[in-house]
Amino acid sequence: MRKPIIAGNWKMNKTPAEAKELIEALKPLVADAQAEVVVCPTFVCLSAAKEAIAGSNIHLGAQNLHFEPKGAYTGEVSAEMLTSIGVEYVIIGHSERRQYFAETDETVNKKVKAALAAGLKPIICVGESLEQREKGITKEIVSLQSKLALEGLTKEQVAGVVIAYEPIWAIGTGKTATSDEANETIGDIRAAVREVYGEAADEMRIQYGGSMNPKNASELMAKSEIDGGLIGGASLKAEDFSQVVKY
Ligand SMILES: O=C[C@H](O)COP(=O)(O)O
Repeated sequence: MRKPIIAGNWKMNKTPAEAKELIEALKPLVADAQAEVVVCPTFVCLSAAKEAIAGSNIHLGAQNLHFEPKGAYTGEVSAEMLTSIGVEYVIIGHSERRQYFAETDETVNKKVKAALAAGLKPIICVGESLEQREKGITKEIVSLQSKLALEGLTKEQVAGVVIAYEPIWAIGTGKTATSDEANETIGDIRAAVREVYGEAADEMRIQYGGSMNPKNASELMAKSEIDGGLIGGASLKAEDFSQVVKY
């Protein structure tokens, strides 16, 4: 039985003071949640967020990392820097990073390995563009992205990672994949991972992301393959995010 995981990707929003305020508001609202709850603020908010989640059931994630342990990489943050301040999860290969910051399947794989080596749990994002969906190649795209992201990992490592399936055309647009479409594609991802890693694919959790909100969360979460959500816009308000968490 896979434990559902609902993560809030705050993207480039909130100051440390606002992060603290949001978490303080969220804590009582999600205290009895059945799902694992994760918040992923910007790097500058991580320490304030760590302090604010103390004693609660909220876990902390970052939105990115560099794959090298240290060195001349201006503006970057290593896995060890994240673990040193108590970060547990890290989002890797979000489509915005692939689109605006030239991340590739190769760098995603390097980041996944660096995260695991440091003891971080990766949340790996995959998803097709509208053009790819219209061409009917969604299954091929997400299967390849997933296999390349996980290349070189052990079965045990694969069992512990989280994949977030985010159709790019559904991110921040208010458009969402139907629950059947999301379930089918997540099933395709799991089948592709099973080809290489066997039963580890059935332990690995796969989230849906893309305009998931209090209105559609319960329908999406009722689907057999969907193990959680990666939430953008709706994670910025405590009330909305808590409703998704408690779908
Ligand atoms: O990481 C989260 C996703 O990009 C979804 O964002 P959204 O909920 O604003 O569509």
